[in-house]
Amino acid sequence: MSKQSKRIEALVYHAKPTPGKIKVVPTKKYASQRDLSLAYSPGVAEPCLEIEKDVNNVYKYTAKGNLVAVISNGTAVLGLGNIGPEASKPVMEGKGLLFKIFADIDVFDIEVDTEDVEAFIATVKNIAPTFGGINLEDIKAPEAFEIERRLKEELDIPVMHDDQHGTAIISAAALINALEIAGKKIEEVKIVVSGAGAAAISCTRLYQACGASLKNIVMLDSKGVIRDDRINLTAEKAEFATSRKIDTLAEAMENSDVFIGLSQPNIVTPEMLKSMTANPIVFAMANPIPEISYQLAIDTRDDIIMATGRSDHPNQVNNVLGFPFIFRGALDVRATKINEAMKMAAVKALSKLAKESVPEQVNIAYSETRLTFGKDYIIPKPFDPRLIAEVPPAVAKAAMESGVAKEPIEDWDRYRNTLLERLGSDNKLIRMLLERAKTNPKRVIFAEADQLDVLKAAQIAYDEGIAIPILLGRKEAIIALMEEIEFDAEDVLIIDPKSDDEVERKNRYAKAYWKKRKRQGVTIYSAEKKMRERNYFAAMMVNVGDADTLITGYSRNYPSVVKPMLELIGMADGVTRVAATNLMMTQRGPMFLSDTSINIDPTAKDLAKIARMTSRVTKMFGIEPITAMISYSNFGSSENPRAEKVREAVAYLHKAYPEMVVDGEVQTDFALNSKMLQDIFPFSKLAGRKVNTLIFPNLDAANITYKMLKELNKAESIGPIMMGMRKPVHILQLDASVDEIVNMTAIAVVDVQEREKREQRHVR
Ligand SMILES: NC(=O)C1=CN([C@@H]2O[C@H](COP(=O)(O)OP(=O)(O)OC[C@H]3O[C@@H](n4cnc5c(N)ncnc54)[C@H](OP(=O)(O)O)[C@@H]3O)[C@@H](O)[C@H]2O)C=CC1
Ligand SMILES: CC(=O)C(=O)O
Ligand SMILES: [Mg+2]
Repeated sequence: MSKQSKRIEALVYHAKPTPGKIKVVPTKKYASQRDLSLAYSPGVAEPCLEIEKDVNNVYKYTAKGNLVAVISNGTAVLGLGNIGPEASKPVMEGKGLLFKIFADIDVFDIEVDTEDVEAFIATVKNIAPTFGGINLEDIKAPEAFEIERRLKEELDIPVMHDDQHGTAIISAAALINALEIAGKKIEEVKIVVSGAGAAAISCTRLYQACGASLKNIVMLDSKGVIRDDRINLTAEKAEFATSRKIDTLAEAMENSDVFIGLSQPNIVTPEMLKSMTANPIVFAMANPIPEISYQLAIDTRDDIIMATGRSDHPNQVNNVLGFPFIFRGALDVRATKINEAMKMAAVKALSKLAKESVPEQVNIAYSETRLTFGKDYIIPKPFDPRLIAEVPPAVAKAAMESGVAKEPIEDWDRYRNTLLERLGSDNKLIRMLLERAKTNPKRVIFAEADQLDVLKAAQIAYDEGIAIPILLGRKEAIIALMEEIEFDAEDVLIIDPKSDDEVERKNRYAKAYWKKRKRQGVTIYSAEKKMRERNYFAAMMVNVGDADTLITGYSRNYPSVVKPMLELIGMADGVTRVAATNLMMTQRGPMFLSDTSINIDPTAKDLAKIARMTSRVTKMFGIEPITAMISYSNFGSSENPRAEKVREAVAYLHKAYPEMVVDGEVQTDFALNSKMLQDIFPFSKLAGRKVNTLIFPNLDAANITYKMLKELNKAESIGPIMMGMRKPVHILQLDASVDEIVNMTAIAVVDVQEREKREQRHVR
């Protein structure tokens, strides 16, 4: 993607469909007049009076306890400098989004129009009653130090300037681990710190707390090395002034072991890196452009341990790994501060986690085959689901031990479980799927590439490296649309099945088709004619191995596309029924619903097969299937043949696949409410389990439910995912959105990858 298209993509992302990245969502019922009289006047007076009596009740009756203010005055926004409060808002909203998706913390972002320290402090103090915590952000030094010090002193809720301490915690954890890999001692290494602002000063102080020696540190600001003979140094800079008679970064870097960059882009040169000792550690953390680019650094030295603040390279040392989890721990024990003990606990938890074996889910999410502690993996990845279970408890425990926790935690196992449950609602799975596709992209035919949305999806798949698109359709229309959306990809194959240019291919495919169906009334002439039709052409292209998979169905109804696919591609060996599942991103986490698209009234045996096939897809996403066979009846409560059919399917599955966690027939509310199920049907295999797969008794029920969830709950959906075909073929819903098509493309690619894996296992 060109720089210009990236710029446009970022702007459109922020502008559409609604401007901005976060919004407020009610957490209480508001449907009836009764609800409203509770939510507002007169009911609301009751909690007001309770809080008036005892101010701690504000945590009981309002959202304060889970609400953090992300506050900035826009004076040091990323590495963009003093761009003002309004211009900082996208970053603050971004932090809000990260707080929510990583730690389920709600955020109001607040941009304050003042550079005056006293006015800023007064503003924050005046609004503090609203919040459970205050995250100060992108405020320049030295003002940031005074602002944070005073607010910490004067408020009784946790206050943290993230650029200082978030960055310090993460980079200290990474530094400890990098030193271990380099075989060096923190007490002995020579450290160069470029930058003497909020982030740099705090990081360096924390490294000292971890053992680094002041005499081994050289710090630089915009004027060069901070020497003890420089006049007018701020107190914070003076703390790190060196007696060495050097002035430049190049001089400072000579024979140093560690470079810490929290300053400006592109100020470190290859020569400087070459002058460092063996196994140099370089954390170029300026955002978005580091002090030296990752590629240049690793091209310059083989032995470097390199990190940046960015997510597109190994070793992302960025405070995103810290603030959500640190605040989570602090809020959960109602800490009055985030103190040194809590920071150190977070450092230790992060550094320890990087050394533990990485769950497969994380490898998949980051396109890695096997992440292991080493030069390219010195710190956990932000999407590691273990972070929420490890860091907040460590922080909370330290808060309790250091006497700043107002609400100590008693049951740690229960606390860990609630933390894990908080992760249910984000779309990590989709990200994981896309990342997994990228590890080994496949040739995907977009059979309706002359449709704008399909082409846009193909462009994203191409740009992101998810797939190698093959564009089918009217060539001129495709080329015109490609120009319109700036899809420049000379290496992408465009094929028009109707055009005479494709005679060779068409003849080849027609012959293959005719060979297969010559005893079913197909003549070579009719086969050739059929190949002018894009779905036939695409299917044959996959059949003969000229493409790996195909995506179609955007502009035609589902059955009319399924039919030719079944005729041309057919079912996999041993399969007697194809079916489709939909993955829905619901508020309680991902749910697989089957069969949403194909079998109108499946038999008991069909249902069992659908459950088996769905289990395989569930596993493809790294999720262990826990399957409920849905009915209007619960475990024999109805004698009707419709309930009996589901019972029979369950009996068959229990007998044939005793290892499967599946049960029923069961009503949806029991299936989805593990406590209810446990209380009333404790004998069930599902009792106390979190069901993630629902098999419906017929197409009406499944299709209605999935569409209802999609429309009413705005649950994102992936699918329908075709199951049971001989070759991977995926059919879109009529009018699927661009995102849905991209997701489907990733599914198609992962489907091919999975089949290849199975084949390899088979050969071995
Ligand atoms: N990866 C991460 O998680 C994080 C990265 N950062 C990055 O760190 C950088 C600084 O942020 P922050 O501390 O909040 O901002 P500040 O404005 O507080 O500090 C910036 C510092 O950089 C110094 N500086 C400017 N130019 C140079 C130069 N050529 N050589 C050396 N130092 C220079 C400034 O010097 P002077 O004092 O003379 O003005 C100042 O000390 C930004 O790029 C930001 O994106 C920040 C927080 C987290
Ligand atoms: C990551 C961050 O907070 C910064 O670059 O400012
Ligand atoms: Mg910042």
